[in-house]
Amino acid sequence: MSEDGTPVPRAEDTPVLRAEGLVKTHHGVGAPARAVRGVDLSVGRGEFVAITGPSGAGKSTLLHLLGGLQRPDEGSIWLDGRCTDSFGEARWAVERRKAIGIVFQFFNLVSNLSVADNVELPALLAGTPPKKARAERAELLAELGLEGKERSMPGELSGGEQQRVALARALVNHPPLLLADEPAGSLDSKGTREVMRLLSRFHGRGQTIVLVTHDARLASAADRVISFFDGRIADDAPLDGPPPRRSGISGVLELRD
Ligand SMILES: Nc1ncnc2c1ncn2[C@@H]1O[C@H](COP(=O)(O)OP(=O)(O)OP(=O)(O)O)[C@@H](O)[C@H]1O
Repeated sequence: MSEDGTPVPRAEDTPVLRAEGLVKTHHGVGAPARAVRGVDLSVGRGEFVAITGPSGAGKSTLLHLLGGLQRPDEGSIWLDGRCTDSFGEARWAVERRKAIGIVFQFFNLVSNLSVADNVELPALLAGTPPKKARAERAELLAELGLEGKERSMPGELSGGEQQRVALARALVNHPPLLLADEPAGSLDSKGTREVMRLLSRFHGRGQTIVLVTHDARLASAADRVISFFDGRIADDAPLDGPPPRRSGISGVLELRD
């Protein structure tokens, strides 16, 4: 309790991510696209939230706002209780290095750096001593089944392997929040299962994840599904069924080829 008798919020109760009144319109060729039209969202520590909806609904735009890759026209975002209204590009870049890991559909690996360097680079940029960065990289690559690929270049790997490298890169600094934008969108069904199994495994260990997907089957790996339609949240509900498992692998493994 604080001195005036009101309960002091515990750090673990502060949402990892909170957004209020987010609005974003894209001004490209043709009519403006009102991609996000007023979104309120709160993501608690350890939650696995899937944002699903039809193509063009505004899902990627919302994820880009949440990761500071685009700025909202209106509204605010809090990371771990910190308001980001005053954040400029450089500050968001620091957040994406330390507090937010992001994986995209097309991996976005640095093509002329080896697998090892791709994973170590964000750790070094965040100030991790080289020895520790190497150890973190080795541990993650082993965990992701990429031992022996350290010296390979991204172009020499399969899509599924490249996405695992991207996942290692996103997680090397232990960010409290992982944002994933259609991480299986360019993979075959085997690669899709692999990526979803890994997301479920990290979630089982407490990783907070926000996953954007148009694929309702993938969304079933999450413990909360937000239906996004026409720039707005149309539905926001925990998945039916037994409570989410906190370890091991979720039911998404039952996806068939
Ligand atoms: N940079 C941009 N410039 C102009 N319009 C854009 C831009 N990015 C997105 N849009 C438009 O904003 C709307 C929402 O796009 P967005 O990519 O966020 O949707 P989405 O739900 O992620 O779609 P998909 O599932 O197909 O990726 C669409 O009408 C799209 O054409």
